[in-house]
Amino acid sequence: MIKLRRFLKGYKKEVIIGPLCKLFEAILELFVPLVMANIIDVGINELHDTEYVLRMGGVLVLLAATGLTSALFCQYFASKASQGAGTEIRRALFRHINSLSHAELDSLGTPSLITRITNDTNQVQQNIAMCIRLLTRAPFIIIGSLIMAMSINLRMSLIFFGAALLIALTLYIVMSRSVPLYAAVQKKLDKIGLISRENLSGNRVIRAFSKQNTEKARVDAATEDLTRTSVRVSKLSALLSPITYLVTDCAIIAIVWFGAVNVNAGGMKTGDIVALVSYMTQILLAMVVVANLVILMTKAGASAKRINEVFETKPSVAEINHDYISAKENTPKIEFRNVRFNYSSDGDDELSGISFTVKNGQTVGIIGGTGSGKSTLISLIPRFYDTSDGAVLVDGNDVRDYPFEQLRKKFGIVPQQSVLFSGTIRDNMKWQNPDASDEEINRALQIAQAAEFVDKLPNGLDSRVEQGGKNFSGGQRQRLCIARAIVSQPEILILDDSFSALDFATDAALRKALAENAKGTTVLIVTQRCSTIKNADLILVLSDGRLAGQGRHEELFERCEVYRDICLSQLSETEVAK
Ligand SMILES: Nc1ncnc2c1ncn2[C@@H]1O[C@H](COP(=O)(O)OP(=O)(O)OP(=O)(O)O)[C@@H](O)[C@H]1O
Repeated sequence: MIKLRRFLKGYKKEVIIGPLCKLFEAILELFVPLVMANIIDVGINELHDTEYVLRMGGVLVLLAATGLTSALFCQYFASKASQGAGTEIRRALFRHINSLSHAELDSLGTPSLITRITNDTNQVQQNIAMCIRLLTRAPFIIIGSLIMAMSINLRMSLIFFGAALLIALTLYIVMSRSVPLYAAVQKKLDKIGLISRENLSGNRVIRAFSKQNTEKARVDAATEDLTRTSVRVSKLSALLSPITYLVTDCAIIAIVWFGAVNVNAGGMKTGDIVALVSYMTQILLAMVVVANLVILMTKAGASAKRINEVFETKPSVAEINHDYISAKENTPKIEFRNVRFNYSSDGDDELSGISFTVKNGQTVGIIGGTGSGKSTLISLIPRFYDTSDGAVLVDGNDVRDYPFEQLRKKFGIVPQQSVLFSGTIRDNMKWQNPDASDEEINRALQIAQAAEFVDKLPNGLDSRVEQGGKNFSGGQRQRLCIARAIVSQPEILILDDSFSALDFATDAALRKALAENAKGTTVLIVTQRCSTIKNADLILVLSDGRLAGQGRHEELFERCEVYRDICLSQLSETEVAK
């Protein structure tokens, strides 16, 4: 929690004044038993004076009203500081997560990140509010009640110390056992988040494979696991109340018993007993508050640790240079120099010994079996990952020397999975260039062969896109994603298996339109289809993370066995030669 205190910087006033208001309320509360004792001893027993009793009653009402006003102020400051800090933590987390590279996002995991932004931040936020309201008040009430009890009768106050010690011991034993379980509960919540996410997003696949029962069993197992741990924690916490009440009740009996003996002996007044019982009750309530506060702080501590884990995760792909650099003349558009890459340093290389150059405006086809490293290779060009060895150059400069914005602006990327965002088609088309005109958008839609179905929609560019684009077919989504990438006329267009959901005629029409309309653009097409890249200026053939061959179709068909096998598995000899 301490590490997150920076988010309270803007709320110093609230953090100081809030607890002070609560302290003021606590001081007033400590006077209540004294006034009550006075009513009994002076107003009733000594003076038999109704007016005195009413006056003192008025003092009680005044104390209560002032205390309530003070508590309301504290509540206001606590809410302001906690909501404000929570909002800033969420914003900072979101900013930081966006600065992380794909490697860190992969290892932290989306469901866990969502739980950290939502549930964990809420926990911390709630803890801030409760600490402002109760962290100073509860100990103050406990210590204040003990002092007040001592001031009434020093010997009787020993009962208070004994009871307070016993309750503190109970708290310690219960907490030391339940605290580790809270961290486990958070982890199990993460797991449920992961399963729920998979189930909701993969809902259609689950139904198609009739896997509802298996998935239900998986959800049941995860929720039962969470329930078991939560019940264990609750059982431990539930012990707190009966034990503390038992100790307090015993202490109250002792106070009444010894108090009565003292009153009979003339050493104490009846009102003192009432005041002592009242202080004992205040101690009990404050102890229960401390117990709840410790539970809350434990949970918040576990949540804060998970939030800090995200903040402490440094992006492995960091921006080294923030100044724009200019393109070097007479250099290839893209160059790979003996590139080696692996996702984790202790695993096998996903790519090794990759060297090739691509000239400006060329169309490059990247082909190979599944898992051969095609997507990995292209993800190194916009620097989604850094190479483990060797260098990737764009316009003659190492990609690591570019500011992120300058580098990424060069690209139009169509990822393997077509991702659209909720909004209108126009909103989605303006992702890279918010100033894109309708004319530019329509041109991109035409090249991507998407204009035919967009024009038929009643609202055209203003048609709604549901979350993930699920109101469009797979092929339509792909074409919209391609259009989005070409609206801003990027220098380099990367199409990662982006024609997979298109029929052969649309695939061919799209490539023809691209060749005619995007002449200066360097196009990289990752595909499994030989026909898609047959006419490319350069074809890279990948096999097990290595370059099995590079060149044009005819020469590769002659020389490269892997390429020939791929082509012949898809096309006849005549089609290959066409
Ligand atoms: N984020 C990741 N973390 C760890 N390993 C990964 C990751 N992405 C891919 N890999 C591994 O890297 C290898 C190459 O994967 P890649 O996605 O580049 O292949 P591909 O040729 O594009 O396959 P496909 O044609 O099936 O999309 C595979 O063995 C895969 O398991």
